[in-house]
Amino acid sequence: MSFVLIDKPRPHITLITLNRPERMNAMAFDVMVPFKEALEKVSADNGTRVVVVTGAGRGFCSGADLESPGRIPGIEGLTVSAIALRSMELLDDVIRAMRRMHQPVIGAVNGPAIGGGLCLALATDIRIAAEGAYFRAAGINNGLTASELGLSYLLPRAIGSSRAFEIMLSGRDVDAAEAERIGLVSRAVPGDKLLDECYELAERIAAFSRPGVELTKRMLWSSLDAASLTSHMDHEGLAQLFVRLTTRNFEEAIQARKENRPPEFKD
Ligand SMILES: C/C=C/C(=O)SCCNC(=O)CCNC(=O)[C@H](O)C(C)(C)COP(=O)(O)OP(=O)(O)OC[C@H]1O[C@@H](n2cnc3c(N)ncnc32)[C@H](O)[C@@H]1OP(=O)(O)O
Repeated sequence: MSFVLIDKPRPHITLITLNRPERMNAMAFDVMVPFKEALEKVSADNGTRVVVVTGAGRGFCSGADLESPGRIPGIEGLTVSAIALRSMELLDDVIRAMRRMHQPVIGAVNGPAIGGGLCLALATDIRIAAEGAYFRAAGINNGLTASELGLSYLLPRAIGSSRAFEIMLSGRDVDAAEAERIGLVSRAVPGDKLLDECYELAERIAAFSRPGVELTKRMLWSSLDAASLTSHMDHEGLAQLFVRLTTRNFEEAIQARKENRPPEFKD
């Protein structure tokens, strides 16, 4: 059985599913290694314009595997501390791989997203949750820090500092309705409609200019690291110029407007 599934449910859209439902898709290394490979493979696939990431069964991802963490290839003979470092690096690499994907990534949060699972959800570009999903910064509940895999960087930026402090220090559950209210997810929808909602959004995005979409994603992520508005606007300006000069999409948008039809972006 494969711990990670890759499907093409609709043209231009790839669905990546964490597939260890009996463990609520915990982040065992034998799940995370193929997951990282899947992210890199799909990122390089020119036929994919939007990616949807979800979990099989009742859970999205239950964080670190507390039962059987599995083995990382190539750790034989390493010391315990070196193995601990490799483990951390692997999980960091998964978050980085998601962040670096060319295509926008929609997180279809079908169920609990706990600990590292919350971090995975936050590393997606857009999140839509099933009404029964919930989130917990569970590092703190497990006697660790809740600040892992970028969570203490991304969560305050997503929902504001005060709420992030409260959620990360209390280790409480945030249900889907609250997640929608505070902006942790874009919306909460009935579980049986989750994937269709994600695909509809994905299709809308896939119809736009590919470099326009990819550079918008890149600029949004880069805004989180920007030193100043002025330097960020310089980057934005260059990105806009790049799309304007290397595609015919803007001309097509103008022409379509004149002809009162939807534009058809070919570049
Ligand atoms: C760097 C990253 C750090 C971290 O991620 S720290 C956080 C680590 N994760 C956790 O603390 C979460 C632990 N799990 C839970 O709190 C709960 O579970 C859930 C909220 C995810 C789901 O609760 P419910 O719906 O009641 O299901 P269930 O009966 O508890 O779980 C179903 C089966 O899934 C296994 N399972 C759940 N989470 C994990 C996990 N993280 N690692 C390994 N197995 C897990 C259980 O044991 C059980 O299995 P069986 O049916 O054999 O009893």
